[in-house]
Parts: sequence; C-alpha cells; structure tokens
Amino acid sequence: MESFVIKTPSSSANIGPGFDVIGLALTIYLELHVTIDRSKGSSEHPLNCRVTYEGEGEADISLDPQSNLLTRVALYVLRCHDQRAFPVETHVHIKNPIPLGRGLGSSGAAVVAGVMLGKEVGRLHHLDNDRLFDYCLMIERHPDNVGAALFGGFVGTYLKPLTAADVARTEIPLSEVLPAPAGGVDTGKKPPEPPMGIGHHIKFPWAKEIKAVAIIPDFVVPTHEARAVLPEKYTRPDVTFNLQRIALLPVALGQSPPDPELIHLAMQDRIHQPYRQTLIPGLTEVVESMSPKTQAGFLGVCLSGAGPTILALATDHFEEIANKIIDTLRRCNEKKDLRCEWKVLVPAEGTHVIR
Ligand SMILES: Nc1ncnc2c1ncn2[C@@H]1O[C@H](COP(=O)(O)OP(=O)(O)OP(=O)(O)O)[C@@H](O)[C@H]1O
Ligand SMILES: N[C@@H](CCO)C(=O)O
Repeated sequence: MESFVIKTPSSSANIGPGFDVIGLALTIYLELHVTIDRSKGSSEHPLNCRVTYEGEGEADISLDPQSNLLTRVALYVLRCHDQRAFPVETHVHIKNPIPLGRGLGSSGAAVVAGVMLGKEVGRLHHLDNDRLFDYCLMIERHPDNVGAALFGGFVGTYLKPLTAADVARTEIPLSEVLPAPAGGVDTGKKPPEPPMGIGHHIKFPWAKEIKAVAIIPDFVVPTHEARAVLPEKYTRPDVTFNLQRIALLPVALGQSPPDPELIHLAMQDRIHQPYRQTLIPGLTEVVESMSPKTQAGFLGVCLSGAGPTILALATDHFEEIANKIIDTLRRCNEKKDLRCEWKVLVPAEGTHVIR
C-alpha cells in the first residue's frame, strides 16, 4: 500500500494594486490524504478512485471523481500522459479548511493540489513545479492564486507572451480541458497539453513583523461574478495610480522594520476594489477609514482576491483591528448581524508532498 499527503496553502491575491499579479500563500492548508493499493485487480469505483471529503462546503462538494474539481484536474494531467484513469485502487480523502468562494484561493488550492495529485498517482516525476504551473494555468487562467499556492510565500506572477498557436491552445474552452463528467464517454482523445513555460513567478521578501489578519464574512462572492463587474478599459490616471503603487508594494512589505505609512500607500488600488464595492458593502468605508495614524499596529488593508474577505496587514493589536473592520462591514451591510470570522495568518510554504 502506497500512501502520501499533499498539502497546499490558501492564498490572498492582488494585495491591493497587484490585480492578477501578486499572491500571498497563507497558513490555512488543504490536505489530500491519498492511498493507492496497486495490488487490487479491479475497482468498483468510477475511474478507480474513491473520494471522501471533510471540511468547508462538505454538503456541496461532489464525491464523484468524474465531477469533483480536484480529481478532474488530476485526470487532466493523467490523460495528457496517456493514462485514462487513476491507478487501481486509489482513495483520496480531502480535508479542506479553506472557505469556498470567499477570496482565500480555495479554487486555486484545489487546482494546484489536483495537478500535484495527477503527477504523484501517475508517477510523472519529470514534471517539475514550473511545468505544473503551466497545467494549472490551463484551468485557472489568472496566475496569482495558483502561483502562490504552488510556490508558497509572497510572489509576483507573470505570463510570457505566447505564439499565435499557443494562444489558440490556451483559449480552448475549459470544457475541453476538463470534460465533465470526466469519465463520461471516454473517446480516448488526448486533451490539449499546455504550451511550455506559460507562467513564471518571482519571490518577494516579507518582513517577519508583518502578519495578515483575514476577516472572513459569512457570504460567498464567486470569482466569475466579481470579475464580471470590472470594466474592459481603464483611464490613464487610474492605471498610473496602480503602477506607482505596485512599484512600491514588494519593497515596502520586505523592509524590516516596516514603514506603516509606506505600506498603507502601497496597498491602494483603482483597478478592481472600487468596482467590487457593489458586491462587498462596506469595502470602500473600510479602506478609507483605516489608517496607521489612528490605529496602532495597523499597516494597510485590501480586498483579499475577489472577496468578500478583507485582508489587513498589521504588526500587533490584531483583535482591535479585526473588530473595527467587522463593525464597519456590519454598519454598511443590510444584515446588521452579519457573521464574520477572523484569523491571524502568516506567509505559508508552497505545495508539498509528505510521505
Ligand atoms: N477542495 C475543493 N474541492 C472541490 N471544489 C472546490 C474546492 N475548493 C474550491 N472548489 C470550487 O471552487 C469554487 C470557489 O471558487 P472561486 O474562484 O469562486 O472562489 P475562491 O477560489 O474561494 O476565491 P478567490 O479566487 O477570490 O480567492 C467553489 O464553489 C467550488 O466549486
Ligand atoms: N486576481 C483574481 C483573484 C481571484 O481569484 C481576481 O481578483 O479576480
């Protein structure tokens, strides 16, 4: 019997001005506990895989390996390597403490863990993390969450310009990359393989004094809806505003001791947060009311990913900061008893396999 655990961190994307570029891996981990009994002759489970699940969204996540996002992603990697199913007999137990659709990269973590699952069960040892990143980008098309979840820490991610033929390959509809149900009618057709070297990342330093306070409201904002409210075009002053801040952000967050005024300025944004205010009542009020001048320990604040989680960076006074943000969210929300959880997190290790 073979067994191993895949651990993948949650993540916060954007950190203010870095829309679709910057990601921060955080210390809430998705875990896959995998066992494979290759001695069994056959399996009663579809695709030779039994899926069990505990944690966030337990009632909603499909346990059918043909429909579950994680196993479909693993199967995509396997099928690109002429393996049509999981090895007999695979059991994947998913432990997921990352809240779904809240801006903490649950889908990015699922995609990264799924790609790693495909590599491990398929014994595809030649696939290094840079190549796995290409596979992730065929599924989640913005690199910030998957980059942070795969490589860990505080990262800048970017895509290389692709040839026309490669663009055509990455623009293949997701339904062809990840046919659902994955085991439907198996035509034996190989799915489109990712072009080589689509995605890249660079690691930024992170000052040890800085902690991330995640304030997690009890409602879902699906990423596709939060992307649909963004405009197609921006004005030159808004683009310049963000460029000026993104040039500061990685330096400001790497400096020890941190400079609160510089961080506060570097976390401002005009590309996504103002438009998402409609989906997250109170976001603008939180961003405009919090300042290092009036709140001890506070450095800066932003929307985490596509929201609704709010991410405050701070050196101390975490509870006071979280409570102020929760009060503002409640004041601006129709639901005055809006429930919010909060957690103090730090940069996390990237995806790894424990044997
Ligand atoms: N462990 C998992 N297993 C299966 N499906 C998952 C898992 N985690 C996330 N998903 C799918 O991803 C969806 C959430 O993705 P979405 O991109 O909307 O939000 P998010 O990734 O949590 O937030 P953000 O992208 O803003 O950080 C869930 O509704 C579910 O369909
Ligand atoms: N950069 C992405 C992250 C969410 O997945 C967005 O803000 O839409």
